[in-house]
Amino acid sequence: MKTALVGVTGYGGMVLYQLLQQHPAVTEINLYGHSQTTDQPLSEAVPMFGISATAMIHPYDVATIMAANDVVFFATSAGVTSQVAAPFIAAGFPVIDLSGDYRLKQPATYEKWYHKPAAPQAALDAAYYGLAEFGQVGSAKYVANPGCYATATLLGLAPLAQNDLIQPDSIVVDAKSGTSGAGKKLATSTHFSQTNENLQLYKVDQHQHIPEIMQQLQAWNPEIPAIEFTTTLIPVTRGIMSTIYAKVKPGTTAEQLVAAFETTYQHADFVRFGATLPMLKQVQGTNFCDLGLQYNPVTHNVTVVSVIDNLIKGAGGQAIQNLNQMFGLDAAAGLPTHVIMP
Ligand SMILES: NC(=O)C1=CN([C@@H]2O[C@H](COP(=O)(O)OP(=O)(O)OC[C@H]3O[C@@H](n4cnc5c(N)ncnc54)[C@H](OP(=O)(O)O)[C@@H]3O)[C@@H](O)[C@H]2O)C=CC1
Ligand SMILES: CC(=O)N[C@@H](CCC(=O)OP(=O)(O)O)C(=O)O
Repeated sequence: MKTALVGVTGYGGMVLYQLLQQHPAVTEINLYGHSQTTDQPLSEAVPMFGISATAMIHPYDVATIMAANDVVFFATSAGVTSQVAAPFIAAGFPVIDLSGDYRLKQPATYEKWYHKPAAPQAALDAAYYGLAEFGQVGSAKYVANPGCYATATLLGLAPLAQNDLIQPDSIVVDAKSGTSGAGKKLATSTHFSQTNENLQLYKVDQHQHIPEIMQQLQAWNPEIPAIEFTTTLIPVTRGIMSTIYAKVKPGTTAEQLVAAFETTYQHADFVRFGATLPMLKQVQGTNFCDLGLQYNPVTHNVTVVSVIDNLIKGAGGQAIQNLNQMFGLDAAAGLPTHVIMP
């Protein structure tokens, strides 16, 4: 399979490129950058790949991409695909989009939370939201890959929401991310001196993944009216921990909570529910989402902990899961399961 990747110079694109390189069904990876550029060696654009990286980044050109590839991945900043993906959609050419541009079904919601112009309604209607454990791409040609925080949070909430085990208005999510989640651009908040030995809350009640999480939660359980969702930048490079609190419905037992998680994920290759609360280091470098829970019989609250590598399960890894679904490949093909140690 011949694959195109736009945005290899970004953090998400770099990691997706590495995953595509080790995918057994991928025979060719063609890299594309901005439209107004000339060919550039990858080793020059991204020195981390090393001097032996021989690939070139070509100028972005729709016709060239469609002629030379079977599918295109966009690992571009928010606001890019809403402006440039229309020709692929018109041609029915397969697209997997890591950005948030096609995740939300209502244009006004996108514009409110992303502060950018939305893609056309018809294109949003046709896009498939690819939360890999809860559906199949099927015949869809445009996959909106879920956001990193949304992935960790939705996988942690799914068994509770789908089985109606919690008070719908009681969900509080305390989500924490490493700095690679913010992308490679420089910002005061991600400067080493600001991040190191520090914790910073940001976008409180303003985070763009709130409507994404709500859209999916309400599809599972229309009774859920809203969630409290906070995000904290933590001094690690990779990883998201989403700690979820909710009050259980009267009569719900710890055994029922555990059974809901075990049943929901019994056939999932990349979601592991365990007896202990998970930590970041058990998923860094892998496509796993690890989950654990604790029920407090005094307060009747359940605490769920969900951890992922934001650049793999939260981005390129889930994009590969969607590629595998789209092309009828083995669900686990090309996906890493070995953690970075120590
Ligand atoms: N980082 C993460 O953990 C996650 C990121 N995402 C999403 O994935 C996308 C990429 O994120 P991330 O890699 O972190 O971001 P970065 O800022 O690190 O990278 C953005 C990439 O997009 C490229 N780009 C920007 N504008 C254009 C354009 N007009 N044409 C071609 N290329 C363009 C940049 O090129 P250049 O180098 O030339 O500027 C760069 O390669 C974003 O939409 C993000 O929201 C989703 C889940 C997790
Ligand atoms: C640590 C950090 O800043 N993370 C980013 C991740 C969001 C992201 O990638 O969001 P979209 O894909 O929806 O654009 C943030 O919180 O905005």
